[in-house]
Amino acid sequence: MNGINGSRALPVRPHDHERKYSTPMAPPFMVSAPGKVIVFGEHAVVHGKAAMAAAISLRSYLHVTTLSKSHRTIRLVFPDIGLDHSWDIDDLPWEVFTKISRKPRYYDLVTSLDEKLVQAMQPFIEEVSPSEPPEKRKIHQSAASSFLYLFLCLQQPSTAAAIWVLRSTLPIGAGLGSSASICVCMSAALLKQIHVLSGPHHDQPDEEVEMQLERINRWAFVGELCIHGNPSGVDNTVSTRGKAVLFKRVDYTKPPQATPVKDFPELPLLLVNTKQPRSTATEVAKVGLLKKKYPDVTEKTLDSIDQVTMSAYKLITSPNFNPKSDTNIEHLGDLFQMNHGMLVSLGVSHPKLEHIREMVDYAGIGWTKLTGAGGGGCAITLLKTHVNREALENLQDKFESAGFEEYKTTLGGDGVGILYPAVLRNGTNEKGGEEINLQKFLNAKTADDIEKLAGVGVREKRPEWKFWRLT
Ligand SMILES: Nc1ncnc2c1ncn2[C@@H]1O[C@H](COP(=O)(O)OP(=O)(O)OP(=O)(O)O)[C@@H](O)[C@H]1O
Ligand SMILES: C[C@@](O)(CCO)CC(=O)[O-]
Repeated sequence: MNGINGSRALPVRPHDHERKYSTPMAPPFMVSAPGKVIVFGEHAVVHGKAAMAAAISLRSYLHVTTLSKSHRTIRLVFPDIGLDHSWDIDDLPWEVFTKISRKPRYYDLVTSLDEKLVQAMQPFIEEVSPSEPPEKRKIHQSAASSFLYLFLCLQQPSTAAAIWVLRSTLPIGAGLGSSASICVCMSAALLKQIHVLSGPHHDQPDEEVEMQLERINRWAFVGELCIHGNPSGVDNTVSTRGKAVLFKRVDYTKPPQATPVKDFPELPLLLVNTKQPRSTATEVAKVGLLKKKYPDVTEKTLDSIDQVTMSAYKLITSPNFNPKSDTNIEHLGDLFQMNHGMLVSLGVSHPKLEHIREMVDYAGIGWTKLTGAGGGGCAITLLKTHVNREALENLQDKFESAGFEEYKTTLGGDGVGILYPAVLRNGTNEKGGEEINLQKFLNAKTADDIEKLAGVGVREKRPEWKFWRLT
């Protein structure tokens, strides 16, 4: 069975779904969080400069089934990457917190990984997918370590056994924040399981909403630390909060500044994936190295990116900004072009990204920049106003012939959401509704099937999905 991202969906072991869960501790539930596009400021944001990012409608979905007391395993089933791994809860290194490290509280601000815990976890990560080729193993182990780190910090040894199934409609490692969206899902689900999240409900005061989002975001950042090494936190922040944000983190020991960009405009954007795999950690490290070698020049480039981002922010949030105005779009397009040029000079573009940019330039219909970490992954093109339909279709055909993939997505949607219990009424008033059980979730083959079965409801009416929304 082919799943999205070209992977095979794994069957559930027979005993997992045939066994009757006699005394379930909690009903199955789901959590979802979006990917993002960085509109301006990637890489510079790692070095304390501003970035502007918006949530997209492609999302990750996590389904959690709590098992009865007779079970003692935590099983991760991540079909998009072909991972299926179980740990015995009683074997896990819980004692590290009592012996050598102080266990962080769920409300703590954790800004670096605890080396003692990382070391204690290592044998449990080493046992994940030992016979897979190194590249795939790394993908499995980084996903597993972000889960295990959060699990050990947030849960207790007496925690109930559970099956965690994660599916995403996002391409993995393509600059659209797949890792952040899975970390937000894991963080929210673990915090929900230990009953420290209130809501979401519609009349929740803003301060309370803020506190829940902050809690989820802090732990999602810790998950990102496990996958990335040196994340700025912009991806998990926009994935948690949704909409669009202007983000800056100058002092890593303090929470970042995240200013919501109110009424983010509906920009005419194309989002195209080169399908060139790369790792965010590697691209971030490249810029770090460049800064070490040439501190003055690199710092100037990062400062220039900051100026471009702030200039775009000023433009977009000015009361007269109109996404249908030729002048406004041209201004924003010029800023796209400048930002991309600066990223090229930092060494994080790729011939395939340049190929996309050249194709758009030849067609003369917009401005292109890479988005996310670069080195492959995705590009975004801001289209000129009144683009000729034929010219656009021609370009889209060319993308396809070159082996690139275009995504249809909308910007500025909801952040983290929860479906508790995992039951949908699908627009009817019928009692009971349809339970999204683990098997149904695993059987959804494509991104479209996942959206149809359990999506947060871009197309269907799904009021059962709840979001922490600020008024
Ligand atoms: N659907 C998924 N299932 C399991 N693991 C995933 C999934 N999506 C992402 N991951 C984990 O996140 C890693 C990819 O993170 P990476 O930061 O390189 O890419 P990205 O988040 O898509 O891009 P960017 O950070 O530039 O936006 C994978 O190696 C894997 O460990
Ligand atoms: C490249 C980067 O700026 C964005 C990745 O989406 C890294 C980060 O901010 O953590």
